[in-house]
Amino acid sequence: YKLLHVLEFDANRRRMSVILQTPSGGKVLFTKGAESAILPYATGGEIEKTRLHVDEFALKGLRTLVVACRHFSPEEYVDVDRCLNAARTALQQREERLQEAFSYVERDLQLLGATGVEDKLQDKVQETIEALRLAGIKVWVLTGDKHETAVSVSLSCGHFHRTMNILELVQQRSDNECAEQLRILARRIKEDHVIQHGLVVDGASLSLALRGHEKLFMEVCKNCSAVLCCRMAPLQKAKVVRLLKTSPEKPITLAIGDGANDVSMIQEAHVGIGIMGREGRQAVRNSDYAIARFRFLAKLLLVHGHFYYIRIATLVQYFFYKNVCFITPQFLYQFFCLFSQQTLYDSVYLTLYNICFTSLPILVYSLFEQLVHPHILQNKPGLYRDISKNALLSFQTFLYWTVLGFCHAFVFFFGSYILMGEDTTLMGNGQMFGNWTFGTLVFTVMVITVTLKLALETHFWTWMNHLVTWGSIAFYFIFSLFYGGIIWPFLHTQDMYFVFVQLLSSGSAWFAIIIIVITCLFPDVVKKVFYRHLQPTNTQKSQLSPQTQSLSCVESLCCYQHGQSGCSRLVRLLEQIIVCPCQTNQYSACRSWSDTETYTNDRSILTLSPMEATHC
Ligand SMILES: Nc1ncnc2c1ncn2[C@@H]1O[C@H](COP(=O)(O)OP(=O)(O)OP(=O)(O)O)[C@@H](O)[C@H]1O
Ligand SMILES: [Mg+2]
Repeated sequence: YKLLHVLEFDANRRRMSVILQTPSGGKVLFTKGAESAILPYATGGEIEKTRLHVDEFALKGLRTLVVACRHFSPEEYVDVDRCLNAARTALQQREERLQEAFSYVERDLQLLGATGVEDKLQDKVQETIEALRLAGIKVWVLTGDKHETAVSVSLSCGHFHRTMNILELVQQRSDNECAEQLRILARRIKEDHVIQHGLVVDGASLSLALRGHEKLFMEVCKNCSAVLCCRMAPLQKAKVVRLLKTSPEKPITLAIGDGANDVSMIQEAHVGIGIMGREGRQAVRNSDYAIARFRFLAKLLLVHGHFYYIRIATLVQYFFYKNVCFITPQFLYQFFCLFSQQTLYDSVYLTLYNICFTSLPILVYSLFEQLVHPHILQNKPGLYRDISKNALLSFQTFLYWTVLGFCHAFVFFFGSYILMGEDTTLMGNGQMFGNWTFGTLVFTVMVITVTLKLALETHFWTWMNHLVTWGSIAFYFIFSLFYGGIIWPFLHTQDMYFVFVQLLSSGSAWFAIIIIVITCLFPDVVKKVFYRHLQPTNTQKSQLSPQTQSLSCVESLCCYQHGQSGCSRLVRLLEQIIVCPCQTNQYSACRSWSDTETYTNDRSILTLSPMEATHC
């Protein structure tokens, strides 16, 4: 057989064809595709019988394809060949002309039969969907599959339950019919509000529903705990995502898929995830995150999502807090000095505050913090609800951090002023405390307070956190002693000369530092203890659970399997690189050897001969 033409598959046409030349010289077209894309064009063959078989296959959850052919006479083939070549070489509107040519060729088909192929679900799909549901995430399944296949797969993957009342909006032909059906469904939901409902919509009915009855459709969907959209074209999938995105509740949408037909919805959703699979790499290439198996979605959201949300939320708000603490005393100072140009802090301190003195603790926090052990997070998906709906970046929490910043700044400024006020500014030797000393005192309590505030927020302490928290405070003291203790030849003016040493040599300054820091942080500690005991969140309750096996900081950053550390991962990676001749095909060759010993790697247990094992 000689291949003459390929009429490529596309998800809108839902079929593909080839034109072949038989050994006897005849020209034949073979077409395979969805039954809805072939049966309407079939003029011969066992059409009704095949339709029944296809439905039967679909009810069993098999993916069905219908196969048909068409024999061309020599004149017909010349016409078809010319038509296809003209469309392929068209300089304008090639896509449309190709579609026209394909429809012209793929007609008057002789039905040959149908196939049913089991498309096995991946591991732990059911558990993952259940976990997402417990986490408060609403799951919609959008598929190109046939209605019956999609329902059967939904039942087997736990998207639909046997106890669910399945509502259908399928095979609607007109606008009115569709609106009427939607109204009936809405009424049924109202009457039966105790049971859970699942909704099945097909692509054609969805188009009708979205044309004029969007609100009614969304109303029905909102009251269903699971929605399944079948026979969807790629653009329709994206449309559904956009519909949800722009609904009044403005939910955050996540689309996950593995095929080229999922690309448009992956791009439309707020978060797009591609699964690396047999269906090519288009989905992965167009996604924000790529994972190898569907089940990793649970870990991605419930564990890494939880970790990074808390880290980022605190990072952002802590930055506001510490800069409010920093700027407010300066304003107060200028206000009380009747808007003089004099600054409260030295320019070097101004520069180094955000760069050196208070930067590392929050950096380490935003890399390593975890409120709950990852295994608990994965086993209790409900904990995700504590951070859902952007709970930690709400206006109230933002207000809390900002007001806290102002309060602390007032305590720094007025506390220093009261404790080091006019009378006490005289030292034992008759020296006066000047403006720079006052500024340095405010700056010192500020650095200590904002660092300790973050320490109070930190739940997961690694040696890195200890190093940067206590190290930052120590670094500030050491730097200030050197900066003010030496006359630096390259500096034109040195306002801070001996200021810090003088400050620290005064007992009352030490007293002021301790009192002000405690005054700032004590109410915060009391509030935390109070809330923790009276109104603990689910996350706080699970922090008390017995599983408190500590993790190293490298593990907290990326991996956390029991008994596995960053080093063991690196060693495994190196092993994989060095032992590259031992690839899978060699392993499988080894499997048949009789005298064997076991070799365990990440994915499988393989048996190898002693010689092969030594070689590996
Ligand atoms: N390579 C192909 N050749 C012919 N027909 C196909 C081919 N791939 C899919 N089809 C038919 O087109 C239909 C729609 O395919 P599409 O890729 O949009 O979705 P799907 O793969 O069935 O489901 P999902 O959206 O879940 O990936 C399929 O149900 C199948 O009947
Ligand atoms: Mg597919």
